[in-house]
Amino acid sequence: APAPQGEEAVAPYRVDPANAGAKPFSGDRMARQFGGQPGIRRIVDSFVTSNFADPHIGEIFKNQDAVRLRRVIFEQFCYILNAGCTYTGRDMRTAHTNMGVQQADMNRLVENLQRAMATERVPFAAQNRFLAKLAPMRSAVVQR
Ligand code: HEM
Repeated sequence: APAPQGEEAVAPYRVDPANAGAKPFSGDRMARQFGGQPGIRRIVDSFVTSNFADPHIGEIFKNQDAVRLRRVIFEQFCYILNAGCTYTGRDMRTAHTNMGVQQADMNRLVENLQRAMATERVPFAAQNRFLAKLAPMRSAVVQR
């Protein structure tokens, strides 16, 4: 299949929502606390922008496909928050392989996400519930 508009082609992979790396929340409470799809969209845009601009981890993002990242991270967050999306991206291990991501990089990225969620006025408890869903992905992302 051709790459979506504005994106670079990637090597073929099997599409499976389980690639998102976490089971979705049930019910619509989390989705509402994140402001639905418009809120999630704003959080992801600001999160991705801050990661590329970050003085510590920006180097890892440089030369990566920001258009694709915005799309699939939106899908992943929307899917996990049960806000009405499916995830079509790669699994977390494949996406981060040979990238040399360290625990400090992960901490930095989480801080950028926290700032994006706070700006969108996501309640603190809901922020932490979402971060707890992402936490187990650490072993697939961080290289040791
Ligand atoms: C729980 C933490 C994380 C989540 C949920 C996450 C999520 C994702 C997703 C969904 C993708 C896109 C997969 C695809 O293109 O099919 C991706 C790619 C990427 N991630 Fe992460 N990520 C995490 C941690 C990190 C960290 C800590 C870094 C570096 C500091 C990082 C750097 C990147 C880069 C550079 C790409 C682009 C790879 C490429 O296009 O080949 N990620 N991530």
